[in-house]
Amino acid sequence: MPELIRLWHLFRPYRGWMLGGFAVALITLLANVTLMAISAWFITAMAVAGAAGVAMNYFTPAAIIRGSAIARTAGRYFERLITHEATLRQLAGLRVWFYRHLEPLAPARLMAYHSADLLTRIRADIDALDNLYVRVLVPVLVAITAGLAFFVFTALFDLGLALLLLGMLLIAGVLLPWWGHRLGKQPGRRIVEIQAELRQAGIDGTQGLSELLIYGAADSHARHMDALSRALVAEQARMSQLTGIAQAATGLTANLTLWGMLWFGIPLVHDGSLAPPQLAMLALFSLATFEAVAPLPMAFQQLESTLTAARRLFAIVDTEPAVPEPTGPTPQPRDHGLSIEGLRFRYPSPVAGSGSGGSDSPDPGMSLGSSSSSGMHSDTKPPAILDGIDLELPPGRRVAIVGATGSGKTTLFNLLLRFWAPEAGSIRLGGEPLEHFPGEDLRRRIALVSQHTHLFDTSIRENLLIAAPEAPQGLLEQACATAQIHDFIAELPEGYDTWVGETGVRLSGGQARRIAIARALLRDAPILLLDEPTEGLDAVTERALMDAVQRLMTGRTVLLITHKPVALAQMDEILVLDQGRVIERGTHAELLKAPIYPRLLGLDLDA
Ligand SMILES: Nc1ncnc2c1ncn2[C@@H]1O[C@H](COP(=O)(O)OP(=O)(O)OP(=O)(O)O)[C@@H](O)[C@H]1O
Repeated sequence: MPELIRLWHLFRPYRGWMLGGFAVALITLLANVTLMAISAWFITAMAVAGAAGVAMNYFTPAAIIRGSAIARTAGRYFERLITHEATLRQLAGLRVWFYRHLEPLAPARLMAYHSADLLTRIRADIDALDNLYVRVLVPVLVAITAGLAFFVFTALFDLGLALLLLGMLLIAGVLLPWWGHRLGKQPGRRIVEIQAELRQAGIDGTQGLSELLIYGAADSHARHMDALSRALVAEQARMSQLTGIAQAATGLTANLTLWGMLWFGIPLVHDGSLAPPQLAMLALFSLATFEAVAPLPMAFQQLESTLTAARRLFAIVDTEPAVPEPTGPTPQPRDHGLSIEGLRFRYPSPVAGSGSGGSDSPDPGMSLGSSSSSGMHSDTKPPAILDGIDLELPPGRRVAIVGATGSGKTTLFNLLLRFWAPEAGSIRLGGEPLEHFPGEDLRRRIALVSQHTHLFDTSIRENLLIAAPEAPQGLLEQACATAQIHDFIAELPEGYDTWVGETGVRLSGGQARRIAIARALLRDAPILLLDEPTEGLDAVTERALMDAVQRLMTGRTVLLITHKPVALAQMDEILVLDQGRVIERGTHAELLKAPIYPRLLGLDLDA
């Protein structure tokens, strides 16, 4: 179980709390067993002393009983407190650890995963690891330590009885958990997987509800969810059956031990090697000791669920980022010009089964992790999306990219943002290779306005502040005024505090796009990437937005993807892309005489 060793290392910062939880759990158990044993001894000793008419000291046992009772009660409280504290700290640490590993994988490596699957890993899989410490680690350590103490204590009276107790504790603490783990392995793994699939289907169904209704597919989706729910219930029923059998078997073993103690202990009382109160004490003591092993069958039965959750997390954490972070010092570019030479790139071929909800196998993360830097997965090479692109973009120059859908325009932006690494060729920023820049440093120098602006489910102000967290209100308003959205915001009853809704649903496409432009202005980056910023807007909005875009472009190095002649006429150079190659280049006026460019702009229709 290498996962357990890795988790143990991850839990290193919390070992103090974990040790504290173990110590208190052990003290609580020992207090409880002492209480039972001394009570049994005391009652019997009092009865024997009363029958014989002799006096006995009852102060000491009474004090031990009271002390044990108080220790047991207080112990239970502190055990909960400390073990929960340890667990919550572990989970909080794991979340940060997981998120740190997730970040460099976005967006290239995470494409293989469904967003619901990622959410499940971040939430449910990390939560499932709370089992490990509270339900597995503490009970196992307590059972081993206490079991040895119980054996030694019983052996002080009789070795045979001690061996009997040890044997029965081993049955309940080792044999039954092993059996539970074996039989619980498959349902445990399936439960985690089906739960993930169910969440994925639920999110897909909710997000695509309109489509399901329009195309009459709601029933079949409901049947799919129903089948998954039934499968989950069936696996959970198997687990519950196992739990019931294991609990009954533990109870039976404990009671058989009590009987065994009496069976073998009575002859010892007869031959005088054991006093009657000692037999009563050992009998009840042996029964109480099973509290140490009672949680183990259930813990091991659920161990597979916990390990499956851990494996799913490690699968992502072990994935190599598509573009490794440089280890050398951060380069200082001489300016913010871009130079692209012989750029070639292709996306990795899809992995069979990738993106399927809960399954680990085949695991998209693992497969991607073992891929080469170009991200290849199979022997058949997918077609090159960019093939031999050359482009000089000195500081302040504006270049437009034009091309049919799927010609590779957005892909070029993805390479400039270092989301993917080129297969061949180079990109330089201010004379320095792009791969020498740490991702964060590079992205500070580039602002992007894409077709699909993501707005977070928060206020307009917060959405703007992600570009410049320290920006004062005046600067926000100035950026919004330049982006021609300030007047609209000012007229809203809550102004900049207006909630934009999930993915900005309360704003129109044009308003969202203008907020994206204001964000880019606030970012104040010297390089600007614009991916069809006016796409899908009506003519009036488009004109207003183009004005905002013009202001944004002033003084910056710009790459603009667009098919709007008005915008193209103002660019220094235009590249026409076709299947990843530059097939025409020049100014708008020059290209109007070229064969492809006018067709792409729809300008040849009248001819
Ligand atoms: N993540 C990806 N994995 C695999 N293939 C991809 C991926 N993203 C894009 N592609 C493919 O790469 C090609 C170029 O896509 P790209 O988005 O760069 O085109 P585009 O020119 O920007 O198109 P559009 O104008 O429609 O946005 C397309 O054939 C697309 O299917």
